[in-house]
Amino acid sequence: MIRVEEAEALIQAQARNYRIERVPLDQALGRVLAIDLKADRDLPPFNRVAMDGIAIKYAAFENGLRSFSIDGTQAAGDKPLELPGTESCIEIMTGAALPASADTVVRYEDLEIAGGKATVLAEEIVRGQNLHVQGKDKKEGEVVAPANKLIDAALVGLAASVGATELRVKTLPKVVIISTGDELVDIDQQPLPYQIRRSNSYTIQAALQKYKLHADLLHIPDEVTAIRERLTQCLEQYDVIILSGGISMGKFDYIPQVLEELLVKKHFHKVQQRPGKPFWFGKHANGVVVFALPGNPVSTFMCLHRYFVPWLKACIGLDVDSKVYASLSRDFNFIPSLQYFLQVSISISATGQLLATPFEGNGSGDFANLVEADAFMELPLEKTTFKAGEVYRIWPFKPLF
Ligand SMILES: Nc1nc2c(c(=O)[nH]1)N[C@H]1C(S)=C(S)[C@@H](COP(=O)(O)OP(=O)(O)OC[C@H]3O[C@@H](n4cnc5c(N)ncnc54)[C@H](O)[C@@H]3O)O[C@H]1N2
Ligand code: MOO
Ligand SMILES: [Mg+2]
Repeated sequence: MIRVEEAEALIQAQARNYRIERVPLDQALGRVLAIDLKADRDLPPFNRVAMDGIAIKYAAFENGLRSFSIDGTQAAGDKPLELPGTESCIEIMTGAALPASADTVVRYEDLEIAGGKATVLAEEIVRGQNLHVQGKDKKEGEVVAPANKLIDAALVGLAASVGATELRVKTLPKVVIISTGDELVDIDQQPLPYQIRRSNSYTIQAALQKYKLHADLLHIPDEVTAIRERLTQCLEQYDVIILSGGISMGKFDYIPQVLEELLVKKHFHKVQQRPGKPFWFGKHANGVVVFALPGNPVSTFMCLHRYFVPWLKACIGLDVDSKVYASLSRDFNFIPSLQYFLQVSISISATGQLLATPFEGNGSGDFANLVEADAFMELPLEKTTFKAGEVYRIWPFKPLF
């Protein structure tokens, strides 16, 4: 049995870039940017007027002029209207491009308009006020969003503003989720009294959708021939195979032997952890990686979040170093010498700390408990008593805020 950290290192060593693909902007949300996105123009592209009012030459005000003749009106999107003289002003709207002959905007609230004249009422005005200066945010050609950024709405907006109608994103690996076990029926079936529905596949498929990864589902009965045939096909058609079940000590747990027969090289089998001890991981010479997760639903769920998701993030370059910690809200004991992944519910204390309250459930078959819990807290196998206030790493499986 290997340690959690060793299993993690062996898996992360198999992270690789899959490819880059172009997606239309309206399908890019949730994907990972593959190359830097650059400004096609200065941002803002001109001296953008930030308040509705009048545009003047500051020097006239500085020389004591307070009443300016109004010589035109410029809306946002109009070609700039130059001032005919230093005693002139134009009415100008927010979002308009400031004419070169003006350098200051006085908003309507600080003016009086009468008889074709605008009189400045404000005691003090500042040269260049109420302007968003050209290029202040980003210069043309500057990176506005770096590669490996998760594409969110803000980034979509920025891409739209620089005219990127499509984005180059990291290609996601092609994944198949395989369930095995003759006790399992599909979710639209009415199970016999001694059967269950194969929920793990749907849990895994749903968890991967967060990363815009749409995995296929496949069920294989507990027969060596069927397992061998279907796994052979999957090794040809997919980049990644995620199995759930059939890898422990049972007489019908054929998966490890068939994987090895099909030349999927075992990197490890069994990890010093609970849940998830019988976890198997390997890779075929053709590059296909195989995550054979233990069948107990909480084991599958934990191994998916502790091992598969970090591997996927490493493949697509997504926040690979991000770690989240929380402090235990009460004492907890776990005797066996195994790394324990305690289910916890997370709250935020008045001092802004993440508090983890144990929410154990009835063991790794109790997937109902996962509906209430928010994360797994990783408790080191070196200790058996864990005190309130102690801080440990957590593996959230729900948004925390
Ligand atoms: N003698 C031993 N028995 C077991 C050991 C052991 O070390 N010695 N390990 C236990 C642990 S820990 C786990 S975890 C399970 C894992 O076993 P498998 O990976 O072989 O999983 P299965 O036996 O196929 O199923 C376990 C359990 O999970 C249910 N299951 C399986 N697939 C699904 C699915 N797709 N959806 C919902 N539920 C599923 C299955 O019905 C079983 O109840 O082994 C222990 N045994
Ligand atoms: O590995 Mo287990 O403890 O049933 O999930
Ligand atoms: Mg089994």
